[in-house]
Amino acid sequence: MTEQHLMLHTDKYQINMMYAHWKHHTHHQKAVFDVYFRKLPFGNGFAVAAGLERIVRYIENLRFTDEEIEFLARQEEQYDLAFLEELRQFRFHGDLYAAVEGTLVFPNEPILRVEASIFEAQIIETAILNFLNFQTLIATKAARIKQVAPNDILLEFGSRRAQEADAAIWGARAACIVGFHATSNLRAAMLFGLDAKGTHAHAWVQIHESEQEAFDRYAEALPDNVTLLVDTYDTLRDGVPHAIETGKKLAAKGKSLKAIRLDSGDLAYLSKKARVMLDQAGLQDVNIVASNDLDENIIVELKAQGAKIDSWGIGTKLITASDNPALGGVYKLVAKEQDGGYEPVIKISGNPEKITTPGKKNVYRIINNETGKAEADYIVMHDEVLEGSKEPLMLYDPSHPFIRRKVENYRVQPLLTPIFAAGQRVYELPTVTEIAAYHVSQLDLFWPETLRKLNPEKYDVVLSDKVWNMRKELINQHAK
Ligand SMILES: Nc1ncnc2c1ncn2[C@@H]1O[C@H](COP(=O)(O)OP(=O)(O)OP(=O)(O)O)[C@@H](O)[C@H]1O
Ligand SMILES: O=P(O)(O)OC[C@H]1O[C@H](OP(=O)(O)OP(=O)(O)O)[C@H](O)[C@@H]1O
Ligand SMILES: O=C(O)c1cccnc1
Repeated sequence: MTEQHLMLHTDKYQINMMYAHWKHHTHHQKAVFDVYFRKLPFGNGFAVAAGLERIVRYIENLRFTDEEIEFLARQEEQYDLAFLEELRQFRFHGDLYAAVEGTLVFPNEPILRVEASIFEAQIIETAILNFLNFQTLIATKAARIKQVAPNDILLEFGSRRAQEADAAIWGARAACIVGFHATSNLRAAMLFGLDAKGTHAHAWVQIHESEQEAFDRYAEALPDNVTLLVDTYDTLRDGVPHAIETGKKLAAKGKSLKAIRLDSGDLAYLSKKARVMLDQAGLQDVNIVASNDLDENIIVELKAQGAKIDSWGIGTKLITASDNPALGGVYKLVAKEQDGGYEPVIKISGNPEKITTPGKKNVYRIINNETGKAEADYIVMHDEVLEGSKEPLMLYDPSHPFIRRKVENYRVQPLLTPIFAAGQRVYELPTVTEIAAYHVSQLDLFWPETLRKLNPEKYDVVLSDKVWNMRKELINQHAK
């Protein structure tokens, strides 16, 4: 159901603008839009690009159905029938470039660029922002969690608390592209090739006469995958001893208890006590899983307290990004077709942060060959080609030209990859495992100072002189 009618997954004003363009015969005019965000979420030093797979699938299937056309025909705008016929022929014929999933991205740089007829470029704005904002947000939150528990098993448990079903599955995928090991959501696992994992709920214990009976019966049914939830009654007095008893019974059959799960109370205290009890019973290999409103801050805190936790089940705070529940990615017109070429356009604002950066642009990640680390992201006009350049590069913010850095021995990586060319997909979608490996290689490009979760160093996104001058010129023109 949710995959149905995505063609209408757009704000009505897009169709109204398309209609007005069509009426004035300007709908074939080409346009360039940039997607970027202005502020990093969670006080993090970077964001992780995500959402591209969904965008690709969406664009490939953009067609109006008869039902959708009939629905539009009933709108109060009374669209002309010939316009609705034009919509019937709708296909995306444009170019789309994007930072691929798993890439580290920063404020005020294009992370996706659409070049298409205004008719085509306008209608896809809403869906592109919807997919990209949510998935980038969750991947970034998950990356923060991964950072504080890099060697532990991370399980995504958010489905029941997610903002509806799409958020549950795409959020689970976003977590896995930055290194979560598994999700509890079987649908996400099937759709995206993720590992699915699960323990059992309190209901399993409550429905039995005793906790011991519940544990034993669970172990009989699933002897190769037993994780027992030990907090239904009293964790240390009942739960852990009962789990140990079941563990010994399993051992007698040549099987082993895999883990216990703590889901309430003081997780540091309980895990330390439980660890001693398990070890003393000879169950040193039994892991301890924790859950209960966890996030990166509580995990850091628990680790500082010496918690003996091997694996973390993380739901609500990850899937809802509860401490920063939206990423403000925007889709802004930066150039329009004029006399056979592109004319840069600007949006002026009283808030300098909201003034757009005009022109069809590219972004290069500048990597210092001596350190192997990224120095800055460098935004250029699309005809400024840096590949193979040996020219020293001056990186500076033209509004503070006295703070400048010269890079001489560098290589460049284009941030934006071609995804669609003239409506044809030219990009092979990687698997989640491949994205996760790529994400690790991306992290390696940055200094720990940029990556740390608290008060990270700001990574520079710098405009070339040409882009800067173009922006200044257009601001001046509009100031007159
Ligand atoms: N040692 C600890 N240090 C810091 N935070 C902790 C520690 N142990 C647990 N927490 C976190 O504190 C919160 C626990 O809150 P609360 O006490 O309301 O839950 P609970 O233990 O589940 O309570 P209840 O038993 O009533 O359900 C959770 O977010 C949990 O992850
Ligand atoms: O705390 P979160 O990070 O959101 O992780 C998911 C939570 O969902 C479950 O609780 P719930 O009370 O829904 O069901 P249960 O009876 O299985 O504990 C689980 O026990 C976790 O506590
Ligand atoms: O498998 C689990 O333990 C689980 C799954 C979803 C939510 N909470 C726990």
